[in-house]
Amino acid sequence: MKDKIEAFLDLVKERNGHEPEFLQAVQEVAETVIPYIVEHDIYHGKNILLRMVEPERLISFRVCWVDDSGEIQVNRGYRIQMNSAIGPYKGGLRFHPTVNASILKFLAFEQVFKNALTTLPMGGGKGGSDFDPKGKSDNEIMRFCHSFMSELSRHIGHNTDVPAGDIGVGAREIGFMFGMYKKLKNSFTGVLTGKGQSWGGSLIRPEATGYGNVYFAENMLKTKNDSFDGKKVVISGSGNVAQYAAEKAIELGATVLTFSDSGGYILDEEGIDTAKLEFVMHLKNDKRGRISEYVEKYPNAKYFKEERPWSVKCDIALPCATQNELNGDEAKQLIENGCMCVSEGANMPSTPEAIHEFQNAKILFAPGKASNAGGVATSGLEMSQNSLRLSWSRKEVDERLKDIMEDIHDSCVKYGKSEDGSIDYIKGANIAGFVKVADAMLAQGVV
Ligand SMILES: NC(=O)C1=CN([C@@H]2O[C@H](COP(=O)(O)OP(=O)(O)OC[C@H]3O[C@@H](n4cnc5c(N)ncnc54)[C@H](O)[C@@H]3O)[C@@H](O)[C@H]2O)C=CC1
Ligand SMILES: O=C(O)CCC(=O)C(=O)O
Repeated sequence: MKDKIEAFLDLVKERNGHEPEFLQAVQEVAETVIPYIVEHDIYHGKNILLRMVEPERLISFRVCWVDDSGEIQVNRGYRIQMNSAIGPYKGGLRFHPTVNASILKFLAFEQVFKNALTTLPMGGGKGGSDFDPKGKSDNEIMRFCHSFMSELSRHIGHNTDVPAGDIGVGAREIGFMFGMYKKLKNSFTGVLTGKGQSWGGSLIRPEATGYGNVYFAENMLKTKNDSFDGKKVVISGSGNVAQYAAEKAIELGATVLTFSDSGGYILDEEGIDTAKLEFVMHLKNDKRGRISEYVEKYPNAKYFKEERPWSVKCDIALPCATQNELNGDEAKQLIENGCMCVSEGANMPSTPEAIHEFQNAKILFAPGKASNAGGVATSGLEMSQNSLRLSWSRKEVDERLKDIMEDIHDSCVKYGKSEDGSIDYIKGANIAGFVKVADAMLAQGVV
């Protein structure tokens, strides 16, 4: 088996050797899916996984825009259309200076499995730009978004490819991009999700990734007859996913201790309650400030510059910032400190070494492609509402989200339960996602 996996990874490396994040994501899938393929005749001799690691289309384009001082800036834009076997490409846009083809290909690859897990008919894609929104004025953001969409609009459509937000892309950016798409096409369609309430957005979409992550963790805890009530929770990030994971954890009776950003983390031993969370939301979403400002408002809290929060003693850890933000040593420390559950809100936040530690210690561990799927699932619900020209109530969307997270958990259990009763959520998520996409690819032939 090891030989088969290595031979496959060597082939992928030959073509993508300079893309470490993409290779990391492929390796994790190959290690769990290839043994499954070997055991199931219908997938033999079809090179399905080899087809799945090759994007159906990779678009890269120039984005020119004029900054506030009148200077012309040039960025690079991308859209990776990874797999459309089960539906239109679907996945977020990331604006961050680190964006490159490797990062977007890993995200697009993960998205294919994640979207399949949601039970909704969505293929996988991802896109973005190396544009850095930090420190830019609203007008600069608008000019960039308009320029970006003037090219992206040729490649997307409500039945072809439906982007949404990711790091650096929230309601403001979606609005600017939607406005330009509508003008260029002279058509009001659900081409983006994460839209505002009055122009086709879905209730609960802003909350969905963070809430969904907590719902998934709740399902994991239930397998141990446990819950969030009374637990200490450490969260990284302080953006969309982190904020709403915190909101739901607090609602379920947990004490949230930390938030972070790329500058460092804050620790509030007294707990971040809803009033403090409201301050963080205003700080991050409106003022676009740094998390260090939290300690100016709440002086009993501490700020740790250029550090990550994983040394803080907790029961549950929710990494909600970015990829590879939790390494092997930090995983060991979490385990030593008694952490019993890690549920990824971000995409691939744990390094392979960290995952190895969690699996060896047999603590509850959920990979992002399962636990953060609530965001894209609710995007799928936004697409349904757009098609029906209807808006569902907050309660209705939230209930559907809860059901979907439970279904995803069930799929992970179905394909990931070991003989000793423990659940390998990575194996479960990868195989469940693979089976759905692979069956569609088999039915559609070699295209
Ligand atoms: N927004 C969504 O619906 C979904 C987001 N995700 C993933 O969740 C993660 C967070 O995304 P959002 O909250 O949407 O983005 P966001 O832009 O709202 O927030 C990102 C957060 O991560 C922090 N961050 C970025 N780089 C960092 C670094 N190097 N070190 C420490 N902190 C860093 C930022 O300071 C910010 O707090 C990403 O991995 C994203 O791919 C996954 C599923 C859906
Ligand atoms: O809602 C969406 O389409 C995208 C969400 C996303 O980018 C993700 O799941 O990583």
